[in-house]
Amino acid sequence: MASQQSIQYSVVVPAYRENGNIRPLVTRIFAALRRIDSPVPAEQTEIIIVDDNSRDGSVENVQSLQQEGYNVRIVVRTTERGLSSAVVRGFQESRGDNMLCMDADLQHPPEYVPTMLASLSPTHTFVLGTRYGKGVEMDKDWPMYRRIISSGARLLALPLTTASDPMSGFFGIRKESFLKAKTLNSQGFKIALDLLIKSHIPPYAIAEVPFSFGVRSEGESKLTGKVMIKYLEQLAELYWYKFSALVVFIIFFLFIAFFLLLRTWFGSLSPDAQNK
Ligand SMILES: Nc1nc2c(ncn2[C@@H]2O[C@H](COP(=O)(O)OP(=O)(O)O[C@H]3O[C@H](CO)[C@@H](O)[C@H](O)[C@@H]3O)[C@@H](O)[C@H]2O)c(=O)[nH]1
Ligand SMILES: [Mg+2]
Repeated sequence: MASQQSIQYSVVVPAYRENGNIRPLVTRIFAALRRIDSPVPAEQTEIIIVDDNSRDGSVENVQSLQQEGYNVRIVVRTTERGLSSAVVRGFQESRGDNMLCMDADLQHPPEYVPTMLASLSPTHTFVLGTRYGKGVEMDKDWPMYRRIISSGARLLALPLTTASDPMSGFFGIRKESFLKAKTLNSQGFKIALDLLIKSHIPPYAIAEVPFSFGVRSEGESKLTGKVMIKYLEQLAELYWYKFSALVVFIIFFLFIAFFLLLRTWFGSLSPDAQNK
């Protein structure tokens, strides 16, 4: 196993009841990193799975992968739940300066991990896997209702960021940028959107990597109506975070304009003004 000192890259995987996916995920990520043309060395990479007490054999599965030499560990949370907060916890545990987040269910293809990690640099502090790039497509088996929800969610986020697919859930960030974000909203599923805004990532610092979105083969999606409502709450908070200064400025401007208008009007009605 690599010396922990040399770890430059961390792959964080939020997981809830994903035991069936953990082995293919870990072995496929490391197979991609061990390819001769991988831009990122496997020895400098760790995988951190953040599991919310699934008790489905995930811990034992990770232990046997460790015995086989894979640099993977599992953090089991017992008092917290949720995708976004699991990602934040994984980033806090990361040893690498270059951190990537991906789903456990293989909808984010592990073969893209080396390219995604290598896209991070001091100038490109955020990398986003996008399903709307050239030459890529959603798996045709992804249900229509999910496509509609995803497009609606993307549309609502348009005023907040120039990124083409802040909903993809496949993204990376440099540690120094992650540490800039204060008061992250760790509710719901869309932590990438929060980080893009609260880490103040400028458009030119976002690298985009088109990828083809797969379908889940093992286990079930955890997207519920409650998660969608949390997304709307998150959007409201982000709109306020991003645009409140502008709103205050406009109110102030209108107030001054109104005051000047009143002064001119009353000035023209005063006896002094009328005697002239
Ligand atoms: N630790 C933890 N992990 C969770 C939780 N809920 C979900 N996860 C993990 O988060 C990942 C994504 O969850 P899915 O249940 O597969 O979500 P999805 O509906 O497929 O949504 C995904 O695809 C969207 C793109 O359309 C993404 O936008 C979204 O972020 C997510 O990745 C999976 O690895 C899942 O195990 C939780 O409460 N706790
Ligand atoms: Mg999924």
